[in-house]
Amino acid sequence: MNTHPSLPVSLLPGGIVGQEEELVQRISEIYGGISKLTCLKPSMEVNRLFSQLVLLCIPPNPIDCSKLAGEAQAMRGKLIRLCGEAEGLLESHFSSLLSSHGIPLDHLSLFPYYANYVKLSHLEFTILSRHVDRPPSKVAFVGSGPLPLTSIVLAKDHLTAASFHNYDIDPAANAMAARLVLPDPDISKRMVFHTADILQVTHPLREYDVVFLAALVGMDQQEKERVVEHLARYMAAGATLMLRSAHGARGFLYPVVDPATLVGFEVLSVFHPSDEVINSVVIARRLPVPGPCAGDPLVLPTKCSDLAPFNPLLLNHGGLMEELTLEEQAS
Ligand SMILES: C[S@+](CC[C@H](N)C(=O)[O-])C[C@H]1O[C@@H](n2cnc3c(N)ncnc32)[C@H](O)[C@@H]1O
Repeated sequence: MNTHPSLPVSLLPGGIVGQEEELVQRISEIYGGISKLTCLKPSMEVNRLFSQLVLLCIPPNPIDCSKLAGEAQAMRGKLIRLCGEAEGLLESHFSSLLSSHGIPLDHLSLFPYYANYVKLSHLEFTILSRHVDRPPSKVAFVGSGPLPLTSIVLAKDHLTAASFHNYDIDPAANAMAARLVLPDPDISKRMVFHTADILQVTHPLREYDVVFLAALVGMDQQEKERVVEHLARYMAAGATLMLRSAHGARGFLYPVVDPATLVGFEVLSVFHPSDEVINSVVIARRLPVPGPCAGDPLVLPTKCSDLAPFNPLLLNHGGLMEELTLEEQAS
């Protein structure tokens, strides 16, 4: 109860500001421990520190990470990069482990976060299904990594006839990922791996009905905006972009995508899970004519400016942006 009627609740000790300060303090302590580690490969200590961090960031919290000041914002940026590095190393470790099994895809549940990927992929498929009127046949996943679980789960369980083009800048990640799917005749036939920085991929992007963008491609707002602008330039009009973002304290783990910055796209829906699925999901549709970006007018290459006159993916949508939490969605 507010016993100081002259002060708004948020400024009282223990109010929202107090809660935020305490959270940032506790995260800084864990960051201190993580930044002292000499190696982020899976180990007892690495697992202990990152598990503590994740448990701290998962509960709903009113904090808006994009508004953090100076030192806290800088710490958050470094933490996201460390989380990304640790996630890549964890995925590489389990990708190699799984490849030592005859049919790796039969043992995916060995990966400790497999259940989260299953839930996230199901969530993305459900959101996608609400906004397109027929299943996509050609999908791109940008930032697929050594353990391309999203593509695998989508291909096995949801988009069972689609082909998946996985892009990663790291040739070693792609080699591991390709080895993983090779023994599965159906999945290996429908999975292609491209080694490229997505910023260097141009006209092939026009072929995809849906482009998924991994949370860790574009580690800060500026980098993310550069990637989104590039996708807007080359994706087909009417094609769908699925982005991963983060909400509340989860913004200490992954970059936050501000829907207002998605120039060239119509944002259709933003969904913030409140369970153990960490990433928020943003679905957007590539507009027929991308809008200009601040300071850099978006000029479409000639090949992209003869826009598809009809795209069935454009049907069936109100274009209304909704921002829902899991509770709101369920009610
Ligand atoms: C480790 S995560 C993998 C995501 C996860 N496996 C999934 O299915 O959601 C991010 C990956 O993005 C890749 N990446 C980062 N920037 C990229 C870029 N500009 N172009 C292509 N891949 C990129 C990294 O090499 C890394 O393997």
